[in-house]
Amino acid sequence: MGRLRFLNAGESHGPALTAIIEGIPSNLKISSDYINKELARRQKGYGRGGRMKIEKDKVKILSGVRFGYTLGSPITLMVENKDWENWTDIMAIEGEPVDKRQITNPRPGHADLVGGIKYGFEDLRNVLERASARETTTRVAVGAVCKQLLEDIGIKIGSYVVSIGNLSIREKLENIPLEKRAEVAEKSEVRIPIPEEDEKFKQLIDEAKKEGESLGGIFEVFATGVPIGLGSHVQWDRRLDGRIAQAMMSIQAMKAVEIGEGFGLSQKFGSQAHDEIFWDKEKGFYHKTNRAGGIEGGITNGEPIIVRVGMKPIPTLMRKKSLQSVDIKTKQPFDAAKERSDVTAVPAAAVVGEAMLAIVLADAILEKFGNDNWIQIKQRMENYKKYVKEYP
Ligand SMILES: Cc1cc2nc3c(=O)[nH]c(=O)nc-3n(C[C@H](O)[C@H](O)[C@H](O)COP(=O)(O)O)c2cc1C
Ligand SMILES: C=C(O[C@@H]1CC(C(=O)O)=C[C@@H](OP(=O)(O)O)[C@H]1O)C(=O)O
Repeated sequence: MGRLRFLNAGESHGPALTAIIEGIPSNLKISSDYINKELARRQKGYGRGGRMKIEKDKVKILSGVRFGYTLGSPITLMVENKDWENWTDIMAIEGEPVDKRQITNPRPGHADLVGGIKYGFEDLRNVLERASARETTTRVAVGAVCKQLLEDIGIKIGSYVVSIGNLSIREKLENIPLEKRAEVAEKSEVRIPIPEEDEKFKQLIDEAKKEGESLGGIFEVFATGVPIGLGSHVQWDRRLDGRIAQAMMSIQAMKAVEIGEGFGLSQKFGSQAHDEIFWDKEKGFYHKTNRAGGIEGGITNGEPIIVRVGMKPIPTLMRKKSLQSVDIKTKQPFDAAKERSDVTAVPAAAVVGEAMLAIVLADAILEKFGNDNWIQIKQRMENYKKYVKEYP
């Protein structure tokens, strides 16, 4: 919506994934080590399949950065697919197919059938290669650039898993401060912030795997240190809550987004639902509760942004009897295709959610404070902080 844009490209089993980011200002310190740490976080999480043992995602910065600082020019990021060398026949860029196998039995819940009809393919691999969430690798790389921008002005983003399948720790989270939740989650294999629950979650995932089943779940993403005034109430597509919801929904398999207490708010009386306003000489305007999740009228209110995202179960099932499907050529009933697959990817999706929130917030910062030279942008932010303190 604002000034920051990115496009990414690449097939899941093609040679590489790339992204071009336009709109990152000049003079921002960027490190590939930071990006690589984020890429490694996305690869972790209990329940992932064989592919994550093959890949060791590392970024190559190909443009827009010199001696560790951004130039204000487009930044190109590339991550190679290690698996590519096992797919050079099936995924050849040119020539005739050597391996004539085709995928003709679409998986319910994946893009196979609808994509095949829409784009006119007989081989559904032509769809699944790009529908695959392998694509989220470069989103995390772009998000890592945005996180470095945000951290330089004190905005921090984190996430953790709240539930997998019907196993939830939502009620138990309340007394653990946000940052602590993320910190503890980092050490848990399932990325849940309650270590005592780790084994229960792993057991559930193991059972699902044994049955050839898959699982979805819920993760929470948050941002702290966000100034008042990002986003706007004046036009539908400038509302920050709407922009965040779109960013989260754009992640493969996400089916629900809540900001703050979300659906829970709809069941409360008004007196119990809204966050009362207080003022203090030191803090300025503040709230003692954060049911709104940091956004009112499409504008940030200075409290942490809290987003909860619901992911459906992974569509590929490894059960002997998979889901009913129909062969697109013979029209005969068929078991849906079985490919190597994750059992659950909620922990990885949470890291992708962080990247998407970072991208939306970096965009909103540049929209409000300018977008060419990071040094001047930061000065404008300092002046703005003084203004907010002295308001009106
Ligand atoms: C991190 C991540 C990993 C995923 N891994 C798999 C997988 O191994 N197998 C699979 O069938 N779907 C997987 N998915 C989900 C599919 O990509 C997704 O369901 C599909 O693209 C259809 O899109 P939709 O669910 O948004 O309709 C994964 C999603 C994410 C976010
Ligand atoms: C490769 C990644 O996730 C993939 C997402 C995915 C899907 O259908 O979305 C299917 C699987 O791919 P493959 O068939 O190669 O095992 C996952 O491994 C990744 O996250 O890097």
